[in-house]
Amino acid sequence: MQATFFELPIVQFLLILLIIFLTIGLMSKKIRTKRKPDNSPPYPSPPSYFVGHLFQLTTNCRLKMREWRHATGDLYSLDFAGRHYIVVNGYKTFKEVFVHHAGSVQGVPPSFINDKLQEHNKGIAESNGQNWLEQRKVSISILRSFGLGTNLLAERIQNEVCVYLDELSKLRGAPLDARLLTTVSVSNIICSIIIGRRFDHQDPYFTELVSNMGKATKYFANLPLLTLFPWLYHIPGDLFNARKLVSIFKEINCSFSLANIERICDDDSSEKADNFIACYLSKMAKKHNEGKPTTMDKENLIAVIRNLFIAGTDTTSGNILWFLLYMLHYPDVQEKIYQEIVSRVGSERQITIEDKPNLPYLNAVVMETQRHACVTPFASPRVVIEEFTAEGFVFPAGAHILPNMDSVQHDPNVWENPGDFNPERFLDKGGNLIQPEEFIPFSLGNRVCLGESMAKMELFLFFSAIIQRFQLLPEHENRLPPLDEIYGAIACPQPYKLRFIQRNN
Ligand code: HEM
Repeated sequence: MQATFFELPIVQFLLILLIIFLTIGLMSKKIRTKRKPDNSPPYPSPPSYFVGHLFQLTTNCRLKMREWRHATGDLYSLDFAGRHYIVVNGYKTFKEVFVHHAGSVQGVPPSFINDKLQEHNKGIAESNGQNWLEQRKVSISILRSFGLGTNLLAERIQNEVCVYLDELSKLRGAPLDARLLTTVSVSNIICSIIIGRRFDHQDPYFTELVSNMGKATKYFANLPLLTLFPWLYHIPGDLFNARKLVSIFKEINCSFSLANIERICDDDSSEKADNFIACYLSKMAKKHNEGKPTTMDKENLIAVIRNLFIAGTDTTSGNILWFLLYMLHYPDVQEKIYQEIVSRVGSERQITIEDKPNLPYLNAVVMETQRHACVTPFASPRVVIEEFTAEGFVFPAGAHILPNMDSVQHDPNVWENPGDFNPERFLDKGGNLIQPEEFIPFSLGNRVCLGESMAKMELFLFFSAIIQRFQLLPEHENRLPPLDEIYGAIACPQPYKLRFIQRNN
């Protein structure tokens, strides 16, 4: 039997690919010379034939982009296979583009995933226009009714923190890679709001779902490439993890979102209303009954649940994992946090959200962890809806924008020695917390993170409770795990183990 194109052995396949690239490349001289308008931001280096700057981006995107910004300025253009991207760097330029021109850049481009899920303009993070506006507004209003930004939510988080600490205590100081435990805990918080229930740390269904989600955020690194070349999906051996990525998203849609929507629809009990899904369904029914125009429907609900579940998990747990790692590297910082807790709260009673203003050093560590780790090196890519000019450059309609968060969090013009982990940068001489306006880990503008207040509570309550109860030590004395990251949609530390030693033993 003859092999089809997609069944060829990998070497042959790659050779054919190379020939196709070269042929198109030679034919595309014209495309190369006229890829972006002259008055839009300059290229940092000449784009290569056909692929543009695609292969000039090394595996460490952050470093390459820092280099390009240094050489070119806060706004530069890139060409990815003929598609024009503008990279936005630095706080001042972020504000100019995402606040002053918010309306022109609030669109997000459709991605390869939406195509494969056959989900067009659904949910929050991947939708546009009236659909995005309504889904975002409804979601925020429901989350508020569950205490977003209030003590009600803090109590929910605290309960989960207690379970987390008890699980850590059970280890009796044995080394642990805390990734799964942390991610399940954080995920349980948003999960308890969305579906009205939490899962046990040993639950096989939930632990698998959460680990798969972690894999998806890693595979996400290939999303821009897959969106440019959707046919990579068919490459034998799933070289770009495209099929795995799609199947994880389908699994979340099906076994989590849809299954829980159906369960809640069938549930007649009084507990029914105590979750996000039930509130959404009731608001949706009300709109339909009143004959009001609405984008609220089941497909949107499925996508919204996925957005909240994914966006609300690895971002927060990634920050906690970085915090644990920094505490191993900077034991003096760890000790200082502990001493502050002992003197202002004590070591017996549980720390609550009301203690937040009395623990400035801990707050500074939370902020420095977010700044230094910068778990979202890029905010959501945008597409220019309407042409505008910023900082003397034209942003043509249809151009794509990459908001480079790393350039803000690690800007040497704002932060002294940005590569150093130094919580004191967020304290004044009197030890009071300061809030530099350039500190924007949740981005800014119309699409600013909608879970900001929830995430801030989570980070404060997890960090404080961990240090109050445990001393953190590396797995091996005198051998620290590296501060290297796994690059993906969320930058998490490489796997490492540490020991949680119960204090006051
Ligand atoms: C430390 C934790 C978190 C960080 C660092 C973070 C960061 C971000 C960033 C940078 C964006 C992109 C904003 C933009 O494109 O301008 C974003 C969007 C988003 N975040 Fe978060 N986030 C965190 C936690 C959460 C939580 C807990 C939730 C859920 C309750 C959440 C839900 C969302 C959603 C739904 C969006 C899309 C907003 C839109 O497109 O309108 N995030 N987040």
